[in-house]
Amino acid sequence: MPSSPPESLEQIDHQLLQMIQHRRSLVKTLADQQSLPSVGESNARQDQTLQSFCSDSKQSIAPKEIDALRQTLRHIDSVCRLGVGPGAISFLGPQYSYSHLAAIKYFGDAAPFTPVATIPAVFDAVQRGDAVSGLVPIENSTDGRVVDTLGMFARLHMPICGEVLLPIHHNLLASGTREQITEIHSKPQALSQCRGWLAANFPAASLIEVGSTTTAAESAARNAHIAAVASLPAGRAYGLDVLNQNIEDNKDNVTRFAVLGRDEPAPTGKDKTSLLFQVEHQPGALAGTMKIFSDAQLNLTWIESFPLPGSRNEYLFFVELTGHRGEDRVADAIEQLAAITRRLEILGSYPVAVL
Ligand SMILES: O=C(O)C(=O)C[C@]1(C(=O)O)C=C[C@@H](O)C=C1
Repeated sequence: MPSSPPESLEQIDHQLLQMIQHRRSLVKTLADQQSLPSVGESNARQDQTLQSFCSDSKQSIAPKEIDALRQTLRHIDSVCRLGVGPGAISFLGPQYSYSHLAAIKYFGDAAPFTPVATIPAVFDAVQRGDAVSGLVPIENSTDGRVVDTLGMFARLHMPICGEVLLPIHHNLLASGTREQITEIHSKPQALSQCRGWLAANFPAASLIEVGSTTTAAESAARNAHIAAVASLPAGRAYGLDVLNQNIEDNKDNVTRFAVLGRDEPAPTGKDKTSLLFQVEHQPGALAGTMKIFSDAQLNLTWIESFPLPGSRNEYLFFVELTGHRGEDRVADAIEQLAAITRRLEILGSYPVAVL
């Protein structure tokens, strides 16, 4: 801390810049020594620092301000990592898709983002090593699971090293007037999250499914008859008018994203573990797996069945539970699960996201 109080905003900015340069040098040194924490670990430490800063603070800090401070720390970390890592981060683009906004929330604005056109392409980029991390939507509070994502986890082994929770507020964006609109474009999940509002307000418009909400915004910018359901930053980027804001049917509309990558963070005390398994095709097989979790007192936060690609009447189960696989009770349960399942993949353990 400075010894005497600064006299001007310029002086404070100067000090902030000096501190950032200082932090950059330390990040570089840690990277050279191969001891730089992963982004997931760094995020968990920043959250702990922020929490103790807020509880030590004499003034009360509003939740919105805490969010802004958290994003400032993420951004500074991404600036400090420029040139030292992480490598490319893949997500469903173009820019200003909700996936991009979730990636900024986790990795900070200055991270080296590389948008791709589909969710399978995000998996491919990480699998091939073109990207070190990827970010994919996995479930939504209104619309449920994201089928493309679960289908890819079913097809190839892909580790999860983090998660992001993003409140989703959809907007109707257009380059023409309300009266000109004959088609409304968006990703199927986004259309589904606004189904009631669209039916009540644009009953005659055709709903057209496209690859992402930003792809819809691009089309709306080219054609006055097309409106897009997309984010406000996407609307700004394509110079669209905001015809209506917050058109999602459920005002608590939240999408959970999985961070793909091999940098599994160490236990933080507030972690979850994602598993995928297939049980034997016999009575009581699924109940047997549930008994293991119940006996170990493990709390399940998500369970989803998904058809096994290429077979009929066979299902994979996605399960998330609280705890890290580095903890004995989780490790023991996984060991017992391995003994009674036909296929078991531990997708990863990582800190529980804050909204
Ligand atoms: O199209 C986008 O903008 C995305 O990032 C994808 C996606 C999704 O498929 O769930 C992400 C969040 C919202 O739920 C709507 C769309």
